[in-house]
Amino acid sequence: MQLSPRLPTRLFGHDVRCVRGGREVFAGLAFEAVSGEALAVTGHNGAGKTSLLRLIAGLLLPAGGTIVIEGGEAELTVPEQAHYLGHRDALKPALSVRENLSFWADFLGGATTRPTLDCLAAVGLAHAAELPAAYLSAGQRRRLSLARLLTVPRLLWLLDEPTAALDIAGQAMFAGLMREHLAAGGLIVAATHGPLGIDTRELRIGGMI
Ligand SMILES: Nc1ncnc2c1ncn2[C@@H]1O[C@H](COP(=O)(O)OP(=O)(O)OP(=O)(O)O)[C@@H](O)[C@H]1O
Repeated sequence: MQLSPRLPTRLFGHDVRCVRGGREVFAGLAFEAVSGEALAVTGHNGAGKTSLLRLIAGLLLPAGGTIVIEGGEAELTVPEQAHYLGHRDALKPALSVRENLSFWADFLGGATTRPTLDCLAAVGLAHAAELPAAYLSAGQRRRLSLARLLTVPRLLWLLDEPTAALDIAGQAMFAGLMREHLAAGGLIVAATHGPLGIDTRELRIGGMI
């Protein structure tokens, strides 16, 4: 699956400053990733990894600096070209697994390229398609969240501890999906405390404590 005819693309941040609750979290941050690359954002608890992902996703406003995608869909903003997967799985417990994914496909703009059941199969959840999401285990909830990445193709995956709760097989499965995304010209920025199972460049924030 090729994501855009205008690849290669480049995500970059220049002199980015983040303030939360009146306190500076980081300043002067620079980063860059080109299509096919994954950036692993590392740093101690509270360093600002989640905050950086939320800045790129447009869920927080930077106190300074710029975050830009060059060569993507020129008419779209960075957040419009990104999937953001936070700590929480953002599922509706009363809806079935399949209905949850259909909801997300509609919410994300509907331009699906893969049938819902195919996406569920890719994350190992086809057998649970008609179960209420409330019945899922933590790892299954995470797998369902990851299926969102596949329903509507977007250039940039912003992932906050994406492998949390995944078993070994789940981590390997997701590493394969990330590799496919990168091979198709995608970009990944992932906050992580551990290895993701793919080649990454490291962006360490907050220094050592
Ligand atoms: N809503 C908020 N209001 C004020 N301060 C906040 C808010 N959310 C986070 N912070 C602060 O911003 C700083 C960075 O938090 P953030 O969640 O980005 O860190 P992190 O590197 O992702 O941490 P962890 O490794 O624990 O997930 C922390 O000091 C935190 O207390």
